[in-house]
Amino acid sequence: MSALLELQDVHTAYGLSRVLFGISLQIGAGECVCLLGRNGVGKTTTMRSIMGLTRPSAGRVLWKGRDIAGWMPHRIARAGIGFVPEDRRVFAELTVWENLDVAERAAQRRGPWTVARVYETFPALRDLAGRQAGFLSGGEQQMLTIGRTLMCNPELLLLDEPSEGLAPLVVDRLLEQVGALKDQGLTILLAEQGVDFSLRLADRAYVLEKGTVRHSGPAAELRDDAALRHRLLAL
Ligand SMILES: Nc1ncnc2c1ncn2[C@@H]1O[C@H](COP(=O)(O)OP(=O)(O)OP(=O)(O)O)[C@@H](O)[C@H]1O
Repeated sequence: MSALLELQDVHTAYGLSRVLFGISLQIGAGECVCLLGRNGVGKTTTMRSIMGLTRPSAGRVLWKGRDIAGWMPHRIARAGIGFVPEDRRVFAELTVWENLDVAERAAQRRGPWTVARVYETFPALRDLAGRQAGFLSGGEQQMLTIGRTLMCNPELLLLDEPSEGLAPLVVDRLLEQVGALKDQGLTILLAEQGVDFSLRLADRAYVLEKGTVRHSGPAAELRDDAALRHRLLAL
């Protein structure tokens, strides 16, 4: 497999507090890969290291073979990586349509995504077009945040805890929608504590433990083997 993204021995710290101790992983074009592991093992920090939001202290982040470690986040976004953070950033005072329109105008990378296409993917957003984003439910805000990120036409989408805090039915719908993005050819890296969500969607999984990769393999293996899941994730 020739990797679209490859992390080679990435170390990252917040000041003196070391969090990642040599993460290596690969994501091929069109794959959906998930990062699993308990609270605080370094899933978000791995994504921040990829996106340039926290600069790795050592190691390489290869995007299409080019080392982007140390690049500024906007340059990484322009290169084709989109990040949907855990805290669902929307402009609360703006309507759904305005949020998407602003993102479309600001997009520094041209491609197929338009407001209309976001509405096709997330029909609920079309119905809510005139609603102020601050009044949306958690699931609707999650769709809007993903939609805003898609406006920059990423080739790789980093999704941090997309199902967190959402009701089961909303999670099921989100799963279908993210699955549809995958079917359209988007490459996805997912960080989740919701193992069920990740394993239904992902092709491959990496299990992190204390800033290292404890296990990597097909998602189906973890899905089908309860004993392995229990051993790695205590579930
Ligand atoms: N800005 C920060 N400054 C200092 N320490 C941080 C910072 N952000 C995260 N950490 C610490 O880094 C460790 C890894 O956090 P990280 O958020 O990457 O884990 P995670 O696996 O994504 O967990 P979660 O699901 O809670 O987000 C934790 O011990 C956390 O307290």
